[in-house]
Amino acid sequence: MDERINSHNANPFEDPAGSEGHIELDAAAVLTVDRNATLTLGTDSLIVLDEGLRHRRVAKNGCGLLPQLSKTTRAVPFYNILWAELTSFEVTIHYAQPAGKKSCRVGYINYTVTDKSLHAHTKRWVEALMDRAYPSNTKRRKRVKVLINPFGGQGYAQSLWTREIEPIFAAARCEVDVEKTAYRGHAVEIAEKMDVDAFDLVACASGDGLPHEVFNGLAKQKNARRALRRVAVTQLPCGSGNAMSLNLNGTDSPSLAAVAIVKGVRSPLDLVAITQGNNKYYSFLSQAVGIVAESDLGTESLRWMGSFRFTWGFLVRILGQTIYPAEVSVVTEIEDKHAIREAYRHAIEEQQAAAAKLTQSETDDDSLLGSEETVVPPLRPGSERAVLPPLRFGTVTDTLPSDFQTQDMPNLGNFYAGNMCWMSPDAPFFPASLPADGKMDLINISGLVSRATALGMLTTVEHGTLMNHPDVNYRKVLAYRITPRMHQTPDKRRIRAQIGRWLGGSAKQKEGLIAIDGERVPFEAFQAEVVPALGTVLSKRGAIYEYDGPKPA
Ligand SMILES: Nc1ncnc2c1ncn2[C@@H]1O[C@H](COP(=O)(O)OP(=O)(O)OP(=O)(O)O)[C@@H](O)[C@H]1O
Repeated sequence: MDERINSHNANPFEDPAGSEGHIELDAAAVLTVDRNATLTLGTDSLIVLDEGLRHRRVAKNGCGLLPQLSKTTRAVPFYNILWAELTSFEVTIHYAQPAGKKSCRVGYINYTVTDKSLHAHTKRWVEALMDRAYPSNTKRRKRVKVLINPFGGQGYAQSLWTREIEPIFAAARCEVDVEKTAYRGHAVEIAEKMDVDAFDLVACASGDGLPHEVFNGLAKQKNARRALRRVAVTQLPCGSGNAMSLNLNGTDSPSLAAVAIVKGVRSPLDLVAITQGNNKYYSFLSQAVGIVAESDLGTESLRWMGSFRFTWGFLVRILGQTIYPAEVSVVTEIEDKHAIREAYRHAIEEQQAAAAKLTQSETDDDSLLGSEETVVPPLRPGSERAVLPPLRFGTVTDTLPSDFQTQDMPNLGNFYAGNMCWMSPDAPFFPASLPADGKMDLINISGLVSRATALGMLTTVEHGTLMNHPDVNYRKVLAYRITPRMHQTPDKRRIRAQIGRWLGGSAKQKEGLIAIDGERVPFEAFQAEVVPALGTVLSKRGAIYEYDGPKPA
C-alpha cells in the first residue's frame, strides 16, 4: 500500500524527519511569500514554514474545529499535490489531504507573493513543483472517460463518484466525460465505439465487471491492438469485488484510488484469451473452477450475509470436503516454487533498473509504455499491428497441441488461475503474479486434503503464504484447458451433500460453476492462454502490483 496518503500515520501536516531546520536550502527551491512564510521544495515533499500557522490553528481550535498544533511547519508529499498555479501574484496549491485512515479530500494552500520582484522566480518555482508532483512518466490533465455502474456493489457508485472522486479529478484538472451504464454489456458497446484518441483512460466506477467489459469492448475495435494500447483501463472501486484497484492503485478506497489514477503510470498488462464453445473473449483478473467459484457465485442466495457469505460458503464446502472433478491440460513454464520466487525477484530488479533509467532520460520508445506523453502512431486499417495476435495454442475446439500435459483430476478441490495478486482485500492469492511477465499463476489443490489442513490453508491466504503450503500446487503457466464434469455423489452421502448445499447457499444449483473475472460463464470446457502485454492499465509502480511479492518458504 502507498506509504504516503494511505499509510496510517501519513498526515501531510506532520513534519517529515528532519524537514524543519535541517534542510540544505537551495535558493531556487525556496519561495518567500506573505506573512514571512516560505514554501520549500524538499526531497519528497513541499514544506510550508509559516509562523502564522500556530496562531491561526490555535484560534480555530478555540472553536473546536481543529486540533491544536504547536508546529509551524506543514509537509505535503509531492505525490499528494494535485495542482499548483500562479495567478498574478497568488500561488494556489491543491492537494489530497488525508481524511481518516481510508480516504482523502481536496485541500488547498494559498499565499500571495508580496515581493513583486520575485515574479519570474515564482513562475519557475511553481513549474518545478508541478514537475515533482507529476514526474516525467505521469501525464498531467488526463482525459478520462468515466463509466458509472449505478448498480455496482451496494448501489452507491453514483454518490461515491460525486462526493469522493469527482472533486479530486477536478482539482487535478482532468477532463472528464461521464456516462452511466444502463444494462449488462453496455460498457462493452461503449468501449467498442469510443474514440481512442480522445481519451487517455477509461475509469470504471464499479466492481471488476466493468473493466472486464471495457477490455473486451476495446478488443472489438477495428484497430483492436492499438485501442488496447492507447486507452488505459482503470477502476474507481465502487463494487463488491474491487481487485483491480487493490492491485494497481493499492487501495479499495474510491478517493485514494482517484489520486492513484491521477498520478498513475501507464503500464502494459497481460490479458488472457479464453475460448469456450465458439466464444472468444479476454480475462484480466482470474478464472476459477471449484471451491472459489462456488463460494462466490454459488452463494448469491446468501447476499444478506454481506461479504461474510464468501467465507461462510468456503467453510461449508471445506467441511463438506467438496470435490470438483476435471481433466486439466497445462503448458507449464515454471513448476518449482523456489524458481518462481527467484523469477519474481529478478523481475523486481529489472523493474527498479528500468524505473531508474526512466527518471534519468525520457524514452521515446512507445513500446515501453512508460511515458504518458508518448504519442501512439496511427495504424493503417488492416495493417499487421492492428489485428489481435493469433492464438498460439489454438482454441478449445482444436485438437490439443502436444505442448500440453494432461492430467485427470477426479478429486480436484480448487482450480484457480490468476493474473493479479489480490483477489479481495484480505486475499493476496497470487503473490508471485506480475502484470506483464507473459504468464498466469495457477493454483490447484486436491479436495481430499483433511479438513484441518484445508482450514489451515485458509488462514495462510491473508498472509500471502498459501503458495508455500506443501499441499498447494503453484505454477507459472502459459496456457491450459480444463474440462470440468459434475461430481456424482454416492447414494449413502446424498442427504449429507444436500444439507451441505443448503447451508452453502446452493440448494437449487443444478450444475457446477465457473467464474471468469468474477462473472459466471457456462459450465463447460474452456481454454486459456496468455497474450503478453496486450492491455494497458495505470499503476503506481509500473511493472509490479501493490504487494511485496512471495514470502520465503
Ligand atoms: N445499469 C445496469 N443494470 C444492470 N446491470 C448492469 C448495469 N450496468 C452494469 N451492469 C452489469 O453489472 C455487472 C456487475 O458489475 P460490477 O462489477 O460493476 O459490480 P459488482 O457489484 O462488483 O458486481 P457483482 O454484482 O458481480 O458482485 C457487470 O456485469 C455489468 O455488466
